[in-house]
Amino acid sequence: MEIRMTKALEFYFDYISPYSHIANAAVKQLKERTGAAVEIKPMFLGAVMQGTGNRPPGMVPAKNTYMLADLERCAKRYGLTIRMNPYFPLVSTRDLLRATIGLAGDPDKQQRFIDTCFHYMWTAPDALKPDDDASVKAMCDANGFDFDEVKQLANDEANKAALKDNTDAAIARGAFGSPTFFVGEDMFFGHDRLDYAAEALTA
Ligand SMILES: N[C@@H](CCC(=O)N[C@@H](CS)C(=O)NCC(=O)O)C(=O)O
Repeated sequence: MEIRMTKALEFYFDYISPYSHIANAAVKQLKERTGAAVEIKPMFLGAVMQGTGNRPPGMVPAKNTYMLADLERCAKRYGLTIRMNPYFPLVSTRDLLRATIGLAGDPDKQQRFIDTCFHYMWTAPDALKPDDDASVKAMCDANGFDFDEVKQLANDEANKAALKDNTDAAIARGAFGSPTFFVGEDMFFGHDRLDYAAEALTA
């Protein structure tokens, strides 16, 4: 059923975050179910962590153990499987995030690129190394994306500035991790808070 919504859901994420992979699937379901307007906001989680004095949950051993089991459980609900990325966390996702911003003019292609990046980061057997040209090219070639275009979008100064703006805005608005949603200035952290964000869309 289509529900009338005047507000948009802002979806801040980084490919480095496996919970954001699950959130991407959950947001797509929400969009299909309700017709919600979603604003895609790639942000660089490393800078968010640094800017807020936070640290990734995976760095706390007890949280890391819990997270591995929790991710598997949550992914199942969306028909996803999750495996750890062998290059995590010593990689930069900045180029892919900048390229994602550069694809905003073609929302279907942008969404396909987002799905593909998350899939290769956290699900596909041939794990993506997001800052390695050969690895990104292999992903692009296998999924109908033009690697040269992706590279050009990643190097584009406007896309670099937009990623920094998204990241700075996320920090300024109170974000400390990924995924983060905003409905107006109400913030929701985690894919498991999407229901609350959806409620705020109709309030
Ligand atoms: N419960 C949240 C957990 C999300 C989460 O832990 N995200 C990580 C990155 S994968 C993060 O940014 N954590 C920051 C924090 O826990 O303070 C969910 O289900 O989505």
